This record gives sequence, C-alpha cells and structure tokens, in this order.
Amino acid sequence: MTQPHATHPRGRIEIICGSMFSGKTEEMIRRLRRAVIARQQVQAFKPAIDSRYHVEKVTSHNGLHFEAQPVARAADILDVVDPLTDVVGIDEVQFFDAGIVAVCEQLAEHGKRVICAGLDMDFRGLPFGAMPELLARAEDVHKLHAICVVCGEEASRTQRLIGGRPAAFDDPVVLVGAAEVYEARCRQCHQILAVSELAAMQGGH
Ligand SMILES: Nc1ncnc2c1ncn2[C@@H]1O[C@H](COP(=O)(O)OP(=O)(O)O)[C@@H](O)[C@H]1O
Ligand SMILES: Cc1cn([C@H]2C[C@H](O)[C@@H](COP(=O)(O)O)O2)c(=O)[nH]c1=O
Ligand SMILES: [Zn+2]
Repeated sequence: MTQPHATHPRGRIEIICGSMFSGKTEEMIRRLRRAVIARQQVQAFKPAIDSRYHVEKVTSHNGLHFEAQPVARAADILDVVDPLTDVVGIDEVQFFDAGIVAVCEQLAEHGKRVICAGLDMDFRGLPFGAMPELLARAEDVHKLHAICVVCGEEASRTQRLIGGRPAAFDDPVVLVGAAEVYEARCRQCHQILAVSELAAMQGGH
C-alpha cells in the first residue's frame, strides 16, 4: 500500500544548539562523518561571515574539521547543493538570513537529512536569528551545554567580554570571535550591562 510522502522517507531537519563551546560543531562533524562511513553523499555549508580558523572548513574549538562551502546567503545553498546529496550540514546557522528556514524545509521535503548547528541565544540571552523558527520546525532538537568558566556548572549562555568587561545590552548582535571575546557561563554567572551602567562606568560616576 502506498504511504503518504513515501517517495522521500528520509527527509528531516535536525538541530544541534547551545552556547558557544558546548560542542555543537563537534557533534555536527560526528554525525557527518558517520554519514560518510555509511557511504551517503554529504555536503556541508557555513556562512561566509565566519572566517575563523579556516574558510572552507567547519572547525571546532578543539581542532576537529570537515570540509564546508562558505555561502553568503541562505538561498545560495539551493544553487550549489547536489541533487544526489543525502545529508546537508549547515554550521553557524544563526548567522543566516530568514530565508534559511525555507531552504531547510525545501531540502527536507526533497528527502535530504538536514543537520543544522547554531547558537540558540545571543550574548544577551535572547533568541538568535532564525533559530526559534528552525527549532519549532525540526524533527529532532539536541541542546548541548558547555562548562561555566566561573562556577563549573553546566553553561547555557555565552558571555561577551569587551576589554574584560561584560558587554552592554545595545552592543551589535553579530561579532565573530572565539575565546578572546566569549566565555561559556551558566544563567547565574552570565552578565549583561544595561546601557546606563556602562555609561556610568565609562564616565566614572
Ligand atoms: N567552557 C568550556 N566548556 C566546554 N568545552 C570547552 C569550553 N571551553 C573550550 N571547550 C572546548 O570546546 C570544545 C567544543 O568545541 P565546538 O564543538 O567548536 O563547540 P561549539 O561549536 O558549540 O562552539 C570542547 O570539546 C572543549 O574542548
Ligand atoms: C554569543 C554570540 C556569538 N557570536 C559569534 C561568535 C562566533 O563567531 C559564533 C559562534 O561560534 P560557535 O561555533 O558557537 O563557537 O557566533 C555573535 O556574533 N554574537 C553573539 O551574540
Ligand atoms: Zn556559573
């Protein structure tokens, strides 16, 4: 008997989210490498804005890497994805424009397993970019935690430090960087300066 959607049984969206240093990229690379072992055709993408470590690879903070094509806009992924590709990995998905939701949906509808890794929250602790929409639509969500560098508990948030001080709430959301600007912290140790607090510190009153 014919099942509905039986032509594309494997299409799905998986999201790996969490703070910086929680192991999102490691986990995505682990899944992509296993797909390669299973002789599936794999393609990985990253936003061109992320020039840390290596331009044509996704690289974890502890040095694991996997070949990836940098793309400027979400829709560019559809231009370069091979029809025969089984598994599509997308790292730093929070940086893509809102079109990334339709791109992931379209890939999954065409039978591809789409694995996205990205920050669920920005440095203020607010939802990042298209992440909330992707989390709602995904078949599978895996939230990872780092270790809070202040107290050693599980870290759910990313602390931005500018000149050694917590960043202010009105800082720009996008600031590419790693351990020189960011730390993993738990809810209790995470700090944001209100704009007035920063002004008071800078003005010395
Ligand atoms: N505070 C921390 N908590 C956990 N892992 C950390 C921390 N700082 C550095 N690391 C390293 O970061 C690795 C995870 O890197 P990565 O997969 O790139 O994370 P993400 O993509 O979530 O930023 C860990 O395996 C560990 O070696
Ligand atoms: C919290 C936060 C992070 N970023 C940037 C910093 C890094 O370039 C990436 C996250 O990389 P990772 O693989 O998760 O370590 O995002 C940002 O631009 N804005 C933020 O608020
Ligand atoms: Zn803490």
